[in-house]
Amino acid sequence: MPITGENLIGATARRGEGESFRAVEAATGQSLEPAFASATPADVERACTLAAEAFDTYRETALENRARFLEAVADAIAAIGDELIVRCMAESGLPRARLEGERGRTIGQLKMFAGVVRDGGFLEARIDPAQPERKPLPRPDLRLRQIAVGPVAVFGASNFPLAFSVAGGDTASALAAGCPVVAKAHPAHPGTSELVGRAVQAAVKQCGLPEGVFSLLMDAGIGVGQALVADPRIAAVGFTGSRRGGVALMQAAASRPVPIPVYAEMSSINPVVLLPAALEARGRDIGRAFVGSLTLGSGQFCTNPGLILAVEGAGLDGFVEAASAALTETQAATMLTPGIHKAYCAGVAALEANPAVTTLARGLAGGTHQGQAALFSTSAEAFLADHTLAEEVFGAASLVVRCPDLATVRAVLERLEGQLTAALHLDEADHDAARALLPVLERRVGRILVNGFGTGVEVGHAMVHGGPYPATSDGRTTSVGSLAIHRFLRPVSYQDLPESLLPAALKDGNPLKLWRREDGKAVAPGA
Ligand SMILES: NC(=O)C1=CN([C@@H]2O[C@H](COP(=O)(O)OP(=O)(O)OC[C@H]3O[C@@H](n4cnc5c(N)ncnc54)[C@H](O)[C@@H]3O)[C@@H](O)[C@H]2O)C=CC1
Ligand SMILES: O=C(O)CCC(=O)C(=O)O
Repeated sequence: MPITGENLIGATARRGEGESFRAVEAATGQSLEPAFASATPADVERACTLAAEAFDTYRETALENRARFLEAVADAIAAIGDELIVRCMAESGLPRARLEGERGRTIGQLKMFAGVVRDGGFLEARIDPAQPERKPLPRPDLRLRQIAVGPVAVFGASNFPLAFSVAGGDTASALAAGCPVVAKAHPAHPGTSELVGRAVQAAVKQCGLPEGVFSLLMDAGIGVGQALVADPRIAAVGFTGSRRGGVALMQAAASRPVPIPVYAEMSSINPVVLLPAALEARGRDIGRAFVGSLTLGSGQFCTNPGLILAVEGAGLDGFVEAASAALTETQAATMLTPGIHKAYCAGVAALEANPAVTTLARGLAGGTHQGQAALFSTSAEAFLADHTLAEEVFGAASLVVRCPDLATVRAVLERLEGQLTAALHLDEADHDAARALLPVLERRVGRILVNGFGTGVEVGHAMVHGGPYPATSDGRTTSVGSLAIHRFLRPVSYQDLPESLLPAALKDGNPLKLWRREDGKAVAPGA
């Protein structure tokens, strides 16, 4: 499939007339062909108009047809073949195996949402039958279902150019909910974005859906994203990226005449708590496993373990020794963009220059665009006194905080901002200590895990990839897993509607064969 550098607006491909830009080969900094041209305000207008026109038809597509569409998108992405991987490797610097895995995750995610759509449970159909004889007042017939919120603007993430990008989790969950998507390509991987965008566009056509179900816009800067979020037809936003970018979109959405929700996944340092018995028994093993998680993908995961908390002692010394030894041998790896590499180097330099911080180890030095891993330590006292030590350094850098006792571990956790994950390394003798920390962790994070690290999010029904601000803009939900569909739905009640006007999900006789809640009780289809 040739990459043309065009915007995909509904069924058409149109060359933008805005600022021209090129993808950059992450490893070398060289420009790649072809030139892309940023979308214009008229392109944003057209994409949003088409999305709004498609909305009422698309949101009422039969569940089976919508599920087949999601599967068609998955199949079309698979059918691009190696060209997608090769282009993505060049643009992101990520290795083949990682990107092949990520493509599998992207396809699997779309298929999981196809299953969610077929199941229909997300409609949350509820029926409170009328009680005309009720005294003192009769009860009306009340029926509830969830409907799609409207067209969704999706911002692709730089660090997951497939699974969190044009047809990633935000797009899959929005399409599953019945929302058209206007995607804004990340300028770090426009060619990858176009290839995937053309696959979605082809699936829309193949499934006979209105063309406005999907559009993809290019931009060298931030103007298109700002215009999208401001467009009155856009009803919600999905974003993964920097705290600065996410907060800017939250502010833009909140200052509209009609504010809309922004689901932004932003910064997280993902505390890892090493409890005493586990540290004593296997501190060195944990240290080596930690370095594996820290340096995965050059550390460019929002789930990266950026903070280690433990009580001082021989166990922690063993962890630090083993982790430092493993880190010292870690090859530097190409980072996603020169800008992200520069930001990483600045973050590491700030830690190195901080008098309260000790550099424990550096990985092997690399080329111009490669991130050199780094491990630091500080005292709990210094950490609590300097809020900059709790800021995310996006890349393979982590800070060990030495605590005098478990009460201080708890005090440090209490002071952290919202996080995506927290990991506890524990043995049975640590259970009481862990139990005491759980209420704090539940308040601070979206996912608590034991004897592992948060990198590598499972795509499933019980996953929460979210957390209190600033991990995300809205800690009540998730950007990975089937629960993500609820971000793009809202409930509507139908009171005393005649049967012929009711949506199929709420009709007598349950024609869609849904699980429904009737008079407060869950009722199986056919019961
Ligand atoms: N925690 C995480 O998961 C991630 C954090 N980052 C952090 O973000 C830094 C920059 O990386 P990027 O991927 O470029 O993230 P970014 O947040 O700068 O950009 C992400 C997307 O949002 C758009 N955008 C950014 N600011 C905007 C604004 N004010 N108005 C409208 N659109 C806007 C960009 O054009 C891009 O499409 C990294 O160095 C890292 O610190 C990046 C990726 C993931
Ligand atoms: O760890 C993962 O699999 C996902 C991480 C993520 O969401 C991110 O880095 O943006």
